[in-house]
Amino acid sequence: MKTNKPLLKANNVGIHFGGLKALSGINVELNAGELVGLIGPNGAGKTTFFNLLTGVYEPTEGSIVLDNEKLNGLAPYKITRKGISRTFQNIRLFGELSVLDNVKVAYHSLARHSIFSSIFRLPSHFSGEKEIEEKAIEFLKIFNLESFMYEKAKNLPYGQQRRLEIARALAAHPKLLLLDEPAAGMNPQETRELMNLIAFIREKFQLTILLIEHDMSLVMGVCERIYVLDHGQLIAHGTPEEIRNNPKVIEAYLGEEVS
Ligand SMILES: Nc1ncnc2c1ncn2[C@@H]1O[C@H](COP(=O)(O)OP(=O)(O)OP(=O)(O)O)[C@@H](O)[C@H]1O
Repeated sequence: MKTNKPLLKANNVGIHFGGLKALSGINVELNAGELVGLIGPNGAGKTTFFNLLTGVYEPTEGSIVLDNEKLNGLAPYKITRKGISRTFQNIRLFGELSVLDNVKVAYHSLARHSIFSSIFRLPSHFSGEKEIEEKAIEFLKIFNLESFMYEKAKNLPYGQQRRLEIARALAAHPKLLLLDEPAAGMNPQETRELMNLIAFIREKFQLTILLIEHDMSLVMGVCERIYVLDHGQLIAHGTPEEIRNNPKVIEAYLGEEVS
């Protein structure tokens, strides 16, 4: 459910790589439960922003705050534990592992049973394993992937690999889910189904979602608000209607489809 409670604040965030200012002066606020789009032409800095939010890069200026806690400088796995999960533009599954194990891996990163109990195979290890497996299967059901659970991830068709990546990200119990072009490479039918699924999981898991997507009809159709990046700067922010009619956005996308 959409709220006015701030979950994430990026305050004046920037990063440079040597002489290249990939992002500067970025102010983004996400309220709990919102589904927000992040768009912009190629090379605008969208994935770099995700890399900042997830600790892959540390901002060279500004601060990133999740639930009143500053994230700057935290390692990616710590940020995952604080509640930010993501998917990648190029799918990054463990191809040789089963579909089920791909989701279980995400649970293991949060599991309550200790390494000690795992090494010595204590009862708590087995009950922990069983619980993880049951939860992982629940997720696979939501994503219609349970009939493939023993298949190697690399053997799934492309659209299902994308869905599995989202399932795995969700298994880490995020408050904020970052989706980097989740519909890339999907056909129109798969894209429509994916959008319905994203809307569904947002409601079911009370998630906040930030979505990078090149398919404008998709972004305009599902997002409540949209931020637009161009050349490392935010050039616009507003409702889909406001963004569609914003002259700066139209100029940035000159030659590309905006509606
Ligand atoms: N590690 C890095 N070292 C140097 N430059 C980088 C690095 N990461 C990103 N950049 C640069 O930052 C800029 C923004 O790249 P980014 O991948 O974030 O854009 P994008 O909006 O996600 O593009 P696309 O839509 O094509 O995926 C580009 O000029 C890119 O070359």
